[in-house]
Amino acid sequence: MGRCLLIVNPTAGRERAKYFMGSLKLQLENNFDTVDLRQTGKKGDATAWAKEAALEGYDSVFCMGGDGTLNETVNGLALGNRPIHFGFIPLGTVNDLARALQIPLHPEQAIAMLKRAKTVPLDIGKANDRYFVNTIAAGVMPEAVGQVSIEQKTRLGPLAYFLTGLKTLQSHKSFLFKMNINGETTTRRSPLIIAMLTNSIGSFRNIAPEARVNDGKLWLATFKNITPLDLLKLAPEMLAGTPVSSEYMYLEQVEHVKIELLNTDHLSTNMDGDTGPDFPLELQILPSFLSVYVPADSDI
Ligand SMILES: Nc1ncnc2c1ncn2[C@@H]1O[C@H](COP(=O)(O)OP(=O)(O)OP(=O)(O)O)[C@@H](O)[C@H]1O
Repeated sequence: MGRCLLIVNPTAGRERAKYFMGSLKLQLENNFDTVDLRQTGKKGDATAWAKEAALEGYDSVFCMGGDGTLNETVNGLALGNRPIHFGFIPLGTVNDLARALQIPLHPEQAIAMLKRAKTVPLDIGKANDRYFVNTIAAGVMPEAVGQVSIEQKTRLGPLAYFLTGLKTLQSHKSFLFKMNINGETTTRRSPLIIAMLTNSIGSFRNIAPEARVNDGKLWLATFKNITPLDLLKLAPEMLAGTPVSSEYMYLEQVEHVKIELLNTDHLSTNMDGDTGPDFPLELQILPSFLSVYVPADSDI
């Protein structure tokens, strides 16, 4: 019971929130004494409101929206830094965190799940002074993925990211990264680095299949240069769900990593689907920082 704040982004997921907002509020009213519904009007609202709710002693904060809304809400909860429960109803294109948490991807089913839900601890990541729930990536793929059109997203869903991403890996472009991983320094040339908290990235589970949402680790994948021939082998394997072999990437479990860019002035990052902080990056894991609602029968 107690107080619950429900943050809804009315523009997310092609403005689908309006169809589900009413039934979500009704469901939450069964679970809490009061439910305050607020609809975001701009970037930053979800962060400010989630932080306020944490500081004001709300029991739970829920959000409904895509990855941007989810990331903003979690940033607010992290800034509030008080014990609070968190829940979300996915409306985005890929919804990696929902996949990793076994939350139904259809909003109606995700709402129904709240009749019988439990809370489990959830790790979050910190990248410089911001927080993320799923991934932060830098290199050829984030740049190309940023250019996937809304039309492609709608038509192909996660496959649009996958195809765009794979194509970029054979572009021969690479970057020189100096990394300090758990206290040890190494320099690597790579087209793409991805730090992950869960095993789902762009809906695929081939990169860090063993990652768990509360294993207390960041999984750092540093890709090696990939030839067109490698790609012919890799693409069907990825579609079939085969884990990416160490032939193509280094995969390390880290708690803390500093990454500097040595051979170019600027490379943007992508964090949970939006533009992330600039280099140098300092990444760290905040183990079990949040308590998140998942289906009662999930094995998390
Ligand atoms: N009323 C609003 N009008 C315009 N933009 C908004 C509004 N409220 C929030 N936003 C911004 O909309 C952006 C996109 O939202 P979100 O990522 O949740 O949806 P999406 O783009 O449909 O989902 P996905 O990226 O997962 O496919 C967020 O960065 C958020 O700050």
